[in-house]
Amino acid sequence: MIRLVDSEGAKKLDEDARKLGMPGMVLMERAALSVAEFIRDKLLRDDVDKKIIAVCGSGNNGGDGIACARILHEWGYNSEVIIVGKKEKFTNQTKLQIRLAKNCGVALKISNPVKLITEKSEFNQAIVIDAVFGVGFKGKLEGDLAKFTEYLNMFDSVKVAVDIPSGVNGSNGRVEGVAVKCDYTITFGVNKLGIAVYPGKDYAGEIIVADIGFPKKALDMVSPDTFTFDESQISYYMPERREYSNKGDFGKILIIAGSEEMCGASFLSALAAYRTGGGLVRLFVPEANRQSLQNLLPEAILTTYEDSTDKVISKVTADKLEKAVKEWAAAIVIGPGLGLSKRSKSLVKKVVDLSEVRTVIDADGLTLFREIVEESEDRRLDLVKDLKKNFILTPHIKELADLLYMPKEEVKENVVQIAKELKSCSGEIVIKEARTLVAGGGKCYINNSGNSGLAKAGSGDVLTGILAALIATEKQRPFMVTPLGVYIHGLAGDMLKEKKGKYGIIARELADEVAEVMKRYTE
Ligand SMILES: NC(=O)C1=CN([C@@H]2O[C@H](COP(=O)(O)OP(=O)(O)OC[C@H]3O[C@@H](n4cnc5c(N)ncnc54)[C@H](OP(=O)(O)O)[C@@H]3O)[C@@H](O)[C@H]2O)[C@@H](O)CC1
Ligand SMILES: [K+]
Repeated sequence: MIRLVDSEGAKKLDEDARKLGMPGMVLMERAALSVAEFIRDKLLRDDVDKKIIAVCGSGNNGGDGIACARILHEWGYNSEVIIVGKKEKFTNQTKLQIRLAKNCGVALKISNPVKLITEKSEFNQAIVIDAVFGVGFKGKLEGDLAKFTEYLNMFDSVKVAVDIPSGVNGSNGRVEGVAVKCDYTITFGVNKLGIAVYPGKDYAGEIIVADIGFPKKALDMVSPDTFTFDESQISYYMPERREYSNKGDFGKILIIAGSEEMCGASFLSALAAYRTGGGLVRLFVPEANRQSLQNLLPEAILTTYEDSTDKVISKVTADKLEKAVKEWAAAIVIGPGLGLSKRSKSLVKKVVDLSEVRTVIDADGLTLFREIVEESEDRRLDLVKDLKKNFILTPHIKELADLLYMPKEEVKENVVQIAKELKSCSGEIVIKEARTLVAGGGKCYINNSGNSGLAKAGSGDVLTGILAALIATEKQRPFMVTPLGVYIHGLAGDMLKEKKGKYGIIARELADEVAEVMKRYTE
Protein backbone atom coordinates (compact mmCIF):
# COMPACT_ATOMS: atom_id res chain seq x y z
CA MET A 1 0.00 0.00 0.00
CA ILE A 2 1.21 3.50 -0.80
CA ARG A 3 -0.43 6.09 1.37
CA LEU A 4 -1.69 9.37 -0.10
CA VAL A 5 -2.07 12.57 1.90
CA ASP A 6 -4.12 15.63 1.18
CA SER A 7 -2.83 19.13 1.95
CA GLU A 8 -4.15 19.04 5.52
CA GLY A 9 -2.49 15.65 6.03
CA ALA A 10 0.82 17.05 4.75
CA LYS A 11 0.60 19.97 7.16
CA LYS A 12 -0.22 17.61 10.02
CA LEU A 13 2.79 15.49 9.13
CA ASP A 14 4.91 18.63 9.37
CA GLU A 15 3.42 19.52 12.77
CA ASP A 16 3.81 15.99 14.11
CA ALA A 17 7.44 15.94 13.02
CA ARG A 18 8.05 19.27 14.74
CA LYS A 19 6.31 18.09 17.91
CA LEU A 20 8.70 15.16 17.97
CA GLY A 21 11.55 17.68 17.87
CA MET A 22 12.42 17.72 14.17
CA PRO A 23 13.30 21.34 13.24
CA GLY A 24 11.46 22.73 10.21
CA MET A 25 14.74 23.98 8.71
CA VAL A 26 16.20 20.47 8.77
CA LEU A 27 13.25 19.16 6.78
CA MET A 28 13.48 22.10 4.40
CA GLU A 29 17.19 21.51 3.81
CA ARG A 30 16.60 17.83 3.13
CA ALA A 31 13.67 18.58 0.85
CA ALA A 32 15.85 21.01 -1.09
CA LEU A 33 18.73 18.54 -1.19
CA SER A 34 16.49 15.83 -2.65
CA VAL A 35 15.40 18.15 -5.48
CA ALA A 36 18.97 19.33 -6.08
CA GLU A 37 20.26 15.74 -6.22
CA PHE A 38 17.55 14.80 -8.68
CA ILE A 39 18.36 17.74 -10.95
CA ARG A 40 22.09 17.05 -10.77
CA ASP A 41 21.87 13.31 -11.38
CA LYS A 42 19.04 13.19 -13.87
CA LEU A 43 19.20 16.48 -15.75
CA LEU A 44 22.60 18.14 -15.41
CA ARG A 45 25.39 15.65 -14.81
CA ASP A 46 28.51 17.59 -15.90
CA ASP A 47 26.70 20.44 -17.62
CA VAL A 48 27.80 23.29 -15.34
CA ASP A 49 26.75 25.97 -17.81
CA LYS A 50 23.12 25.03 -17.99
CA LYS A 51 20.95 27.73 -16.46
CA ILE A 52 18.71 26.69 -13.56
CA ILE A 53 16.04 29.17 -12.50
CA ALA A 54 14.18 28.59 -9.24
CA VAL A 55 10.91 30.52 -9.37
CA CYS A 56 9.86 30.90 -5.76
CA GLY A 57 6.84 32.01 -3.74
CA SER A 58 6.70 33.51 -0.25
CA GLY A 59 5.78 30.33 1.65
CA ASN A 60 7.90 27.37 2.62
CA ASN A 61 7.59 25.91 -0.87
CA GLY A 62 9.49 28.98 -2.01
CA GLY A 63 11.99 28.41 0.81
CA ASP A 64 12.62 24.91 -0.55
CA GLY A 65 13.25 26.37 -4.01
CA ILE A 66 15.71 28.98 -2.72
CA ALA A 67 17.61 26.35 -0.73
CA CYS A 68 17.70 24.06 -3.76
CA ALA A 69 19.19 26.81 -5.96
CA ARG A 70 21.77 27.52 -3.25
CA ILE A 71 22.83 23.87 -3.01
CA LEU A 72 23.22 23.63 -6.79
CA HIS A 73 25.22 26.88 -6.75
CA GLU A 74 27.51 25.49 -4.03
CA TRP A 75 28.10 22.41 -6.20
CA GLY A 76 29.29 24.68 -9.01
CA TYR A 77 26.15 24.79 -11.14
CA ASN A 78 24.67 27.90 -12.76
CA SER A 79 21.56 28.53 -10.65
CA GLU A 80 19.60 31.66 -9.78
CA VAL A 81 16.50 32.56 -7.79
CA ILE A 82 13.56 34.70 -8.87
CA ILE A 83 11.07 35.40 -6.10
CA VAL A 84 7.59 36.17 -7.37
CA GLY A 85 5.88 36.10 -3.96
CA LYS A 86 4.98 39.10 -1.86
CA LYS A 87 7.57 40.26 0.70
CA GLU A 88 5.01 40.70 3.47
CA LYS A 89 4.11 37.02 3.22
CA PHE A 90 7.63 35.59 3.55
CA THR A 91 7.71 32.87 6.20
CA ASN A 92 10.53 32.89 8.73
CA GLN A 93 12.16 29.91 7.05
CA THR A 94 11.96 31.59 3.66
CA LYS A 95 13.57 34.74 5.11
CA LEU A 96 16.40 32.62 6.49
CA GLN A 97 16.87 30.92 3.14
CA ILE A 98 17.00 34.28 1.34
CA ARG A 99 19.70 35.51 3.73
CA LEU A 100 21.71 32.33 3.40
CA ALA A 101 21.44 32.29 -0.40
CA LYS A 102 22.60 35.92 -0.63
CA ASN A 103 25.50 35.28 1.72
CA CYS A 104 26.55 32.31 -0.41
CA GLY A 105 26.57 34.48 -3.53
CA VAL A 106 23.49 33.07 -5.27
CA ALA A 107 21.98 35.46 -7.83
CA LEU A 108 18.60 36.35 -6.31
CA LYS A 109 16.00 38.90 -7.29
CA ILE A 110 12.51 39.74 -6.20
CA SER A 111 10.38 40.49 -9.21
CA ASN A 112 6.89 41.32 -10.28
CA PRO A 113 5.75 38.29 -12.33
CA VAL A 114 4.44 40.44 -15.18
CA LYS A 115 7.77 42.25 -15.40
CA LEU A 116 9.39 38.87 -16.03
CA ILE A 117 7.21 38.39 -19.09
CA THR A 118 8.24 41.70 -20.61
CA GLU A 119 11.90 41.12 -19.72
CA LYS A 120 11.93 38.00 -21.93
CA SER A 121 14.24 36.12 -19.62
CA GLU A 122 16.08 32.89 -20.35
CA PHE A 123 13.36 30.43 -19.38
CA ASN A 124 13.51 28.65 -22.70
CA GLN A 125 17.07 27.45 -22.26
CA ALA A 126 16.80 26.83 -18.54
CA ILE A 127 15.75 24.13 -16.14
CA VAL A 128 12.91 25.71 -14.18
CA ILE A 129 12.34 24.81 -10.54
CA ASP A 130 8.68 25.46 -9.76
CA ALA A 131 8.61 26.50 -6.09
CA VAL A 132 5.82 29.08 -6.14
CA PHE A 133 3.19 27.15 -4.19
CA GLY A 134 3.07 23.78 -2.48
CA VAL A 135 0.49 22.27 -0.17
CA GLY A 136 -0.40 25.72 1.18
CA PHE A 137 -2.08 26.64 -2.11
CA LYS A 138 -5.83 27.09 -2.11
CA GLY A 139 -8.32 28.24 -4.70
CA LYS A 140 -7.23 29.69 -7.99
CA LEU A 141 -4.13 31.25 -9.51
CA GLU A 142 -5.16 34.72 -10.61
CA GLY A 143 -3.85 38.04 -11.85
CA ASP A 144 -0.16 38.53 -12.61
CA LEU A 145 0.84 35.11 -11.35
CA ALA A 146 -1.67 33.42 -13.63
CA LYS A 147 -0.34 35.39 -16.62
CA PHE A 148 3.21 34.49 -15.67
CA THR A 149 2.30 30.79 -15.32
CA GLU A 150 0.74 30.78 -18.78
CA TYR A 151 3.90 32.42 -20.09
CA LEU A 152 6.10 29.82 -18.36
CA ASN A 153 4.04 26.96 -19.80
CA MET A 154 4.74 28.21 -23.33
CA PHE A 155 8.41 27.26 -23.04
CA ASP A 156 9.46 23.68 -23.51
CA SER A 157 12.12 24.02 -20.82
CA VAL A 158 12.29 21.14 -18.34
CA LYS A 159 10.23 22.03 -15.29
CA VAL A 160 10.67 20.38 -11.91
CA ALA A 161 7.94 20.91 -9.33
CA VAL A 162 8.84 21.16 -5.67
CA ASP A 163 6.30 19.03 -3.75
CA ILE A 164 3.40 19.69 -6.17
CA PRO A 165 3.03 21.81 -9.32
CA SER A 166 1.98 25.35 -8.41
CA GLY A 167 -1.70 25.93 -9.04
CA VAL A 168 -2.75 22.32 -8.33
CA ASN A 169 -4.90 21.73 -5.27
CA GLY A 170 -3.00 19.16 -3.20
CA SER A 171 -6.16 17.63 -1.76
CA ASN A 172 -8.26 16.95 -4.84
CA GLY A 173 -6.12 17.58 -7.92
CA ARG A 174 -8.28 20.42 -9.13
CA VAL A 175 -6.82 23.21 -11.25
CA GLU A 176 -9.29 26.02 -11.09
CA GLY A 177 -7.28 28.48 -13.12
CA VAL A 178 -3.85 27.69 -14.50
CA ALA A 179 -1.02 25.59 -13.06
CA VAL A 180 2.61 24.98 -13.97
CA LYS A 181 2.89 22.07 -16.39
CA CYS A 182 5.84 20.11 -15.04
CA ASP A 183 7.95 17.26 -16.31
CA TYR A 184 8.90 16.00 -12.86
CA THR A 185 7.56 16.43 -9.37
CA ILE A 186 9.67 15.68 -6.32
CA THR A 187 7.20 15.29 -3.49
CA PHE A 188 8.20 14.95 0.13
CA GLY A 189 7.68 12.05 2.52
CA VAL A 190 4.31 10.81 1.25
CA ASN A 191 2.70 11.10 -2.17
CA LYS A 192 0.01 13.75 -2.44
CA LEU A 193 -3.59 12.96 -3.29
CA GLY A 194 -3.79 15.98 -5.61
CA ILE A 195 -1.23 14.53 -8.02
CA ALA A 196 -2.63 11.00 -7.90
CA VAL A 197 -5.84 12.09 -9.65
CA TYR A 198 -6.56 14.11 -12.77
CA PRO A 199 -6.15 16.85 -13.72
CA GLY A 200 -3.39 17.36 -11.09
CA LYS A 201 -1.64 14.19 -12.20
CA ASP A 202 -1.32 15.56 -15.71
CA TYR A 203 0.57 18.61 -14.40
CA ALA A 204 2.98 16.61 -12.25
CA GLY A 205 4.79 14.59 -14.92
CA GLU A 206 6.90 11.82 -13.40
CA ILE A 207 6.49 11.73 -9.63
CA ILE A 208 9.32 10.93 -7.25
CA VAL A 209 8.56 10.54 -3.56
CA ALA A 210 11.66 11.67 -1.67
CA ASP A 211 12.55 10.56 1.83
CA ILE A 212 13.41 13.82 3.60
CA GLY A 213 13.77 12.33 7.05
CA PHE A 214 10.30 12.65 8.53
CA PRO A 215 10.48 10.61 11.74
CA LYS A 216 8.84 7.20 11.27
CA LYS A 217 6.55 7.93 14.22
CA ALA A 218 5.19 10.98 12.39
CA LEU A 219 4.82 9.07 9.12
CA ASP A 220 2.95 6.29 10.91
CA MET A 221 0.42 8.85 12.08
CA VAL A 222 -0.38 9.87 8.49
CA SER A 223 -3.91 8.71 7.86
CA PRO A 224 -3.73 5.20 6.35
CA ASP A 225 -7.24 5.32 4.94
CA THR A 226 -6.35 6.80 1.54
CA PHE A 227 -3.97 4.76 -0.54
CA THR A 228 -2.86 3.49 -3.89
CA PHE A 229 -0.40 0.84 -4.98
CA ASP A 230 1.98 0.31 -7.82
CA GLU A 231 3.26 -2.52 -9.93
CA SER A 232 6.00 -3.45 -7.49
CA GLN A 233 3.43 -4.35 -4.85
CA ILE A 234 0.78 -6.30 -6.67
CA SER A 235 2.48 -9.73 -6.51
CA TYR A 236 2.03 -9.54 -2.75
CA TYR A 237 -1.73 -9.16 -3.04
CA MET A 238 -2.31 -11.73 -5.76
CA PRO A 239 -4.42 -14.74 -4.73
CA GLU A 240 -2.62 -17.97 -3.98
CA ARG A 241 -3.08 -20.95 -6.33
CA ARG A 242 -2.06 -24.14 -4.63
CA GLU A 243 -1.11 -27.10 -6.83
CA TYR A 244 -3.35 -29.55 -4.94
CA SER A 245 -6.57 -27.77 -5.79
CA ASN A 246 -9.60 -28.38 -7.95
CA LYS A 247 -11.85 -26.04 -9.87
CA GLY A 248 -14.26 -25.71 -6.95
CA ASP A 249 -11.47 -24.23 -4.82
CA PHE A 250 -11.16 -21.34 -7.21
CA GLY A 251 -14.67 -20.27 -6.79
CA LYS A 252 -17.98 -20.59 -8.49
CA ILE A 253 -18.93 -17.39 -10.23
CA LEU A 254 -22.50 -16.62 -11.18
CA ILE A 255 -22.96 -13.99 -13.88
CA ILE A 256 -26.47 -12.71 -14.50
CA ALA A 257 -26.08 -10.56 -17.56
CA GLY A 258 -26.99 -9.99 -21.18
CA SER A 259 -30.28 -9.84 -23.02
CA GLU A 260 -31.62 -10.98 -26.39
CA GLU A 261 -29.98 -7.99 -28.11
CA MET A 262 -26.76 -8.17 -26.18
CA CYS A 263 -25.00 -11.40 -25.39
CA GLY A 264 -21.49 -9.92 -25.51
CA ALA A 265 -21.61 -8.48 -21.99
CA SER A 266 -22.01 -11.85 -20.27
CA PHE A 267 -19.35 -13.36 -22.53
CA LEU A 268 -16.80 -10.64 -21.69
CA SER A 269 -17.45 -10.83 -17.97
CA ALA A 270 -17.12 -14.63 -18.01
CA LEU A 271 -14.01 -14.60 -20.17
CA ALA A 272 -12.35 -12.11 -17.81
CA ALA A 273 -13.35 -14.22 -14.80
CA TYR A 274 -11.69 -17.29 -16.32
CA ARG A 275 -8.61 -15.31 -17.37
CA THR A 276 -8.27 -14.04 -13.79
CA GLY A 277 -8.27 -17.59 -12.45
CA GLY A 278 -11.93 -18.24 -11.66
CA GLY A 279 -12.65 -21.98 -11.42
CA LEU A 280 -16.19 -22.26 -12.74
CA VAL A 281 -18.47 -19.70 -14.35
CA ARG A 282 -22.21 -20.09 -14.65
CA LEU A 283 -23.98 -17.70 -17.00
CA PHE A 284 -27.59 -17.00 -16.18
CA VAL A 285 -28.85 -15.72 -19.53
CA PRO A 286 -31.84 -15.68 -21.91
CA GLU A 287 -32.30 -18.94 -23.86
CA ALA A 288 -31.80 -16.91 -27.06
CA ASN A 289 -28.15 -16.37 -26.10
CA ARG A 290 -27.40 -20.08 -25.68
CA GLN A 291 -26.09 -20.84 -29.15
CA SER A 292 -23.78 -17.86 -29.38
CA LEU A 293 -22.39 -18.33 -25.89
CA GLN A 294 -21.78 -22.04 -26.43
CA ASN A 295 -19.72 -21.15 -29.47
CA LEU A 296 -17.94 -18.22 -27.85
CA LEU A 297 -17.16 -19.80 -24.50
CA PRO A 298 -17.82 -23.53 -24.21
CA GLU A 299 -16.06 -23.46 -20.82
CA ALA A 300 -19.04 -21.68 -19.21
CA ILE A 301 -22.04 -23.47 -17.72
CA LEU A 302 -25.30 -22.06 -19.02
CA THR A 303 -28.54 -21.69 -17.10
CA THR A 304 -31.14 -20.10 -19.31
CA TYR A 305 -34.62 -18.64 -19.04
CA GLU A 306 -37.30 -17.95 -21.63
CA ASP A 307 -39.42 -15.32 -19.88
CA SER A 308 -40.57 -12.35 -21.92
CA THR A 309 -39.09 -8.96 -21.17
CA ASP A 310 -42.37 -7.23 -20.31
CA LYS A 311 -43.19 -9.46 -17.34
CA VAL A 312 -41.51 -10.39 -14.08
CA ILE A 313 -39.68 -13.73 -14.13
CA SER A 314 -41.68 -16.93 -13.80
CA LYS A 315 -41.58 -19.17 -10.74
CA VAL A 316 -39.42 -21.67 -12.62
CA THR A 317 -36.84 -18.99 -13.41
CA ALA A 318 -37.03 -17.56 -9.90
CA ASP A 319 -36.39 -21.01 -8.41
CA LYS A 320 -33.42 -21.64 -10.70
CA LEU A 321 -31.97 -18.26 -9.79
CA GLU A 322 -32.55 -18.79 -6.07
CA LYS A 323 -30.75 -22.13 -6.20
CA ALA A 324 -27.79 -20.63 -8.05
CA VAL A 325 -27.56 -17.61 -5.74
CA LYS A 326 -28.07 -19.38 -2.43
CA GLU A 327 -26.59 -22.80 -2.95
CA TRP A 328 -24.01 -22.46 -5.65
CA ALA A 329 -22.28 -19.09 -6.08
CA ALA A 330 -19.19 -17.85 -4.26
CA ALA A 331 -19.37 -14.54 -6.11
CA ILE A 332 -22.03 -12.90 -8.25
CA VAL A 333 -22.09 -10.35 -11.05
CA ILE A 334 -25.38 -8.80 -12.03
CA GLY A 335 -26.20 -6.13 -14.56
CA PRO A 336 -23.99 -5.92 -17.65
CA GLY A 337 -26.11 -5.80 -20.81
CA LEU A 338 -29.20 -6.82 -18.86
CA GLY A 339 -31.42 -4.06 -20.26
CA LEU A 340 -33.99 -2.17 -18.21
CA SER A 341 -36.98 -4.45 -18.74
CA LYS A 342 -39.50 -5.57 -16.16
CA ARG A 343 -37.91 -9.01 -16.40
CA SER A 344 -34.44 -7.61 -15.65
CA LYS A 345 -35.75 -5.68 -12.67
CA SER A 346 -37.24 -8.81 -11.15
CA LEU A 347 -33.91 -10.63 -11.68
CA VAL A 348 -32.04 -7.84 -9.90
CA LYS A 349 -34.60 -7.71 -7.09
CA LYS A 350 -34.27 -11.44 -6.48
CA VAL A 351 -30.48 -11.21 -6.31
CA VAL A 352 -30.51 -8.11 -4.11
CA ASP A 353 -32.92 -9.82 -1.71
CA LEU A 354 -31.21 -13.20 -1.60
CA SER A 355 -27.50 -12.77 -2.11
CA GLU A 356 -25.27 -13.27 0.85
CA VAL A 357 -22.01 -13.60 -1.08
CA ARG A 358 -20.14 -10.62 -2.47
CA THR A 359 -22.09 -9.29 -5.42
CA VAL A 360 -20.91 -6.90 -8.11
CA ILE A 361 -23.77 -4.73 -9.36
CA ASP A 362 -22.93 -3.01 -12.64
CA ALA A 363 -24.43 -1.02 -15.52
CA ASP A 364 -28.20 -1.65 -15.99
CA GLY A 365 -28.10 -3.48 -12.67
CA LEU A 366 -27.31 -0.15 -10.97
CA THR A 367 -30.22 1.68 -12.56
CA LEU A 368 -32.56 -1.14 -11.59
CA PHE A 369 -31.07 -1.36 -8.11
CA ARG A 370 -31.83 2.34 -7.60
CA GLU A 371 -35.40 1.88 -8.82
CA ILE A 372 -35.86 -1.10 -6.51
CA VAL A 373 -34.67 0.87 -3.50
CA GLU A 374 -36.85 3.83 -4.52
CA GLU A 375 -39.87 1.57 -4.62
CA SER A 376 -39.04 -0.01 -1.29
CA GLU A 377 -40.23 1.36 2.04
CA ASP A 378 -37.11 3.52 2.46
CA ARG A 379 -38.02 5.35 -0.77
CA ARG A 380 -34.79 7.24 -1.08
CA LEU A 381 -31.53 5.48 -1.45
CA ASP A 382 -28.88 6.41 1.03
CA LEU A 383 -25.87 4.54 -0.22
CA VAL A 384 -24.04 4.77 3.05
CA LYS A 385 -26.97 3.59 5.08
CA ASP A 386 -28.57 1.04 2.81
CA LEU A 387 -25.77 -0.66 1.01
CA LYS A 388 -25.45 -4.25 2.13
CA LYS A 389 -21.98 -5.22 3.26
CA ASN A 390 -21.60 -7.75 0.46
CA PHE A 391 -22.50 -5.36 -2.39
CA ILE A 392 -19.96 -3.81 -4.69
CA LEU A 393 -21.42 -1.11 -6.93
CA THR A 394 -19.41 -0.15 -10.01
CA PRO A 395 -20.85 3.13 -11.34
CA HIS A 396 -19.26 5.53 -13.75
CA ILE A 397 -19.75 9.22 -12.95
CA LYS A 398 -23.22 9.52 -14.49
CA GLU A 399 -24.46 6.39 -12.73
CA LEU A 400 -23.00 7.58 -9.43
CA ALA A 401 -24.67 10.96 -9.90
CA ASP A 402 -27.99 9.16 -10.37
CA LEU A 403 -27.42 7.02 -7.29
CA LEU A 404 -26.61 10.07 -5.20
CA TYR A 405 -29.31 12.28 -6.76
CA MET A 406 -26.70 14.87 -7.64
CA PRO A 407 -25.91 16.66 -10.91
CA LYS A 408 -23.28 14.83 -12.95
CA GLU A 409 -21.03 17.90 -13.19
CA GLU A 410 -21.03 18.32 -9.43
CA VAL A 411 -20.04 14.70 -8.93
CA LYS A 412 -17.28 14.97 -11.52
CA GLU A 413 -15.87 18.13 -9.93
CA ASN A 414 -15.91 16.73 -6.41
CA VAL A 415 -15.21 13.08 -7.03
CA VAL A 416 -12.32 12.79 -4.55
CA GLN A 417 -14.33 14.41 -1.77
CA ILE A 418 -17.33 12.20 -2.56
CA ALA A 419 -15.19 9.06 -2.50
CA LYS A 420 -13.82 10.10 0.88
CA GLU A 421 -17.33 10.56 2.20
CA LEU A 422 -18.46 7.23 0.78
CA LYS A 423 -15.62 5.36 2.43
CA SER A 424 -17.80 4.89 5.49
CA CYS A 425 -20.35 2.83 3.54
CA SER A 426 -20.40 -0.80 4.53
CA GLY A 427 -20.23 -2.22 1.00
CA GLU A 428 -17.93 -0.84 -1.66
CA ILE A 429 -18.33 1.70 -4.47
CA VAL A 430 -16.01 1.55 -7.46
CA ILE A 431 -16.14 4.95 -9.15
CA LYS A 432 -15.03 4.41 -12.72
CA GLU A 433 -13.10 7.48 -13.85
CA ALA A 434 -9.83 8.31 -15.59
CA ARG A 435 -8.34 7.38 -12.20
CA THR A 436 -10.83 4.93 -10.75
CA LEU A 437 -11.55 5.22 -7.03
CA VAL A 438 -12.76 2.57 -4.61
CA ALA A 439 -14.56 3.68 -1.45
CA GLY A 440 -15.77 1.49 1.38
CA GLY A 441 -14.87 -0.30 4.58
CA GLY A 442 -13.36 2.91 5.95
CA LYS A 443 -10.87 3.18 3.10
CA CYS A 444 -10.46 5.13 -0.10
CA TYR A 445 -8.28 3.67 -2.85
CA ILE A 446 -7.11 5.63 -5.88
CA ASN A 447 -6.07 3.57 -8.85
CA ASN A 448 -2.83 4.18 -10.58
CA SER A 449 -3.03 1.96 -13.67
CA GLY A 450 -4.90 2.20 -16.97
CA ASN A 451 -5.17 4.58 -19.90
CA SER A 452 -7.76 6.23 -22.09
CA GLY A 453 -7.85 3.15 -24.35
CA LEU A 454 -10.02 1.54 -21.65
CA ALA A 455 -12.83 3.98 -22.33
CA LYS A 456 -14.45 1.50 -24.72
CA ALA A 457 -17.55 -0.66 -24.89
CA GLY A 458 -17.17 -3.84 -22.89
CA SER A 459 -14.32 -2.60 -20.70
CA GLY A 460 -16.62 -2.40 -17.66
CA ASP A 461 -17.91 -5.93 -18.32
CA VAL A 462 -14.33 -7.17 -18.16
CA LEU A 463 -13.85 -5.44 -14.81
CA THR A 464 -16.86 -7.22 -13.32
CA GLY A 465 -15.41 -10.60 -14.29
CA ILE A 466 -12.02 -9.77 -12.80
CA LEU A 467 -13.61 -8.66 -9.54
CA ALA A 468 -15.83 -11.72 -9.29
CA ALA A 469 -12.95 -14.12 -9.89
CA LEU A 470 -10.80 -12.43 -7.26
CA ILE A 471 -13.67 -12.45 -4.77
CA ALA A 472 -14.27 -16.14 -5.41
CA THR A 473 -10.62 -17.12 -5.09
CA GLU A 474 -9.19 -14.80 -2.47
CA LYS A 475 -9.99 -15.60 1.10
CA GLN A 476 -6.92 -14.15 2.76
CA ARG A 477 -7.22 -10.44 2.21
CA PRO A 478 -10.79 -9.66 1.19
CA PHE A 479 -10.38 -5.92 1.82
CA MET A 480 -7.76 -5.67 -0.92
CA VAL A 481 -9.72 -7.58 -3.57
CA THR A 482 -11.57 -4.68 -5.16
CA PRO A 483 -8.56 -2.32 -5.39
CA LEU A 484 -6.50 -5.21 -6.76
CA GLY A 485 -9.15 -6.00 -9.38
CA VAL A 486 -9.30 -2.39 -10.49
CA TYR A 487 -5.51 -2.29 -10.67
CA ILE A 488 -5.31 -5.51 -12.71
CA HIS A 489 -7.93 -4.20 -15.15
CA GLY A 490 -5.91 -1.01 -15.71
CA LEU A 491 -2.62 -2.85 -15.96
CA ALA A 492 -4.03 -5.23 -18.57
CA GLY A 493 -5.03 -2.09 -20.48
CA ASP A 494 -1.52 -0.67 -20.12
CA MET A 495 0.10 -3.90 -21.33
CA LEU A 496 -2.31 -4.12 -24.24
CA LYS A 497 -1.60 -0.50 -25.14
CA GLU A 498 2.04 -1.47 -25.67
CA LYS A 499 0.94 -4.02 -28.27
CA LYS A 500 -2.02 -2.35 -29.95
CA GLY A 501 -1.83 1.34 -29.06
CA LYS A 502 -4.56 2.99 -27.04
CA TYR A 503 -6.88 3.44 -30.02
CA GLY A 504 -7.03 -0.24 -30.84
CA ILE A 505 -7.78 -1.81 -27.45
CA ILE A 506 -10.90 -3.98 -27.57
CA ALA A 507 -12.60 -5.59 -24.60
CA ARG A 508 -12.14 -9.21 -25.76
CA GLU A 509 -8.40 -8.73 -26.00
CA LEU A 510 -8.40 -6.86 -22.71
CA ALA A 511 -9.95 -9.89 -21.01
CA ASP A 512 -7.31 -12.13 -22.63
CA GLU A 513 -4.54 -9.78 -21.52
CA VAL A 514 -5.59 -10.28 -17.91
CA ALA A 515 -4.04 -13.76 -18.21
CA GLU A 516 -0.70 -12.08 -18.99
CA VAL A 517 -1.02 -9.87 -15.92
CA MET A 518 -1.80 -12.87 -13.72
CA LYS A 519 1.13 -14.79 -15.19
CA ARG A 520 3.61 -11.97 -14.81
CA TYR A 521 2.75 -11.20 -11.20
CA THR A 522 2.20 -14.65 -9.76
CA GLU A 523 5.17 -16.60 -11.14
N1 LIG B 1 5.04 19.62 5.19
C1 LIG B 1 6.32 19.63 5.61
O1 LIG B 1 6.61 19.06 6.59
C2 LIG B 1 7.33 20.31 4.84
C3 LIG B 1 6.98 21.24 3.89
N2 LIG B 1 7.86 21.81 3.11
C4 LIG B 1 7.43 22.71 2.07
O2 LIG B 1 6.50 23.64 2.52
C5 LIG B 1 5.40 23.71 1.63
C6 LIG B 1 4.21 24.23 2.32
O3 LIG B 1 4.55 25.51 2.73
P1 LIG B 1 3.47 26.57 3.23
O4 LIG B 1 2.57 25.91 4.19
O5 LIG B 1 4.22 27.74 3.68
O6 LIG B 1 2.61 26.87 1.93
P2 LIG B 1 3.01 27.20 0.41
O7 LIG B 1 2.60 26.07 -0.43
O8 LIG B 1 4.42 27.62 0.31
O9 LIG B 1 2.06 28.42 0.04
C7 LIG B 1 1.67 29.37 0.99
C8 LIG B 1 1.58 30.73 0.34
O10 LIG B 1 0.74 30.69 -0.78
C9 LIG B 1 -0.24 31.71 -0.69
N3 LIG B 1 -1.42 31.30 -1.43
C10 LIG B 1 -2.22 30.22 -1.23
N4 LIG B 1 -3.17 30.12 -2.17
C11 LIG B 1 -2.98 31.17 -3.02
C12 LIG B 1 -3.64 31.63 -4.19
N5 LIG B 1 -4.70 30.99 -4.70
N6 LIG B 1 -3.17 32.73 -4.80
C13 LIG B 1 -2.12 33.41 -4.30
N7 LIG B 1 -1.45 33.04 -3.18
C14 LIG B 1 -1.88 31.94 -2.55
C15 LIG B 1 -0.43 31.89 0.77
O11 LIG B 1 -0.99 33.13 1.02
P3 LIG B 1 -2.11 33.30 2.17
O12 LIG B 1 -3.11 32.20 1.96
O13 LIG B 1 -1.36 33.13 3.43
O14 LIG B 1 -2.67 34.63 1.95
C16 LIG B 1 1.00 31.75 1.28
O15 LIG B 1 1.70 32.95 1.11
C17 LIG B 1 5.30 22.29 1.11
O16 LIG B 1 4.57 22.17 -0.08
C18 LIG B 1 6.76 21.94 0.95
O17 LIG B 1 7.24 22.41 -0.29
C19 LIG B 1 9.27 21.46 3.15
O18 LIG B 1 9.99 22.60 3.49
C20 LIG B 1 9.65 20.31 4.03
C21 LIG B 1 8.77 20.02 5.14
K1 LIG C 1 5.53 23.93 -6.39
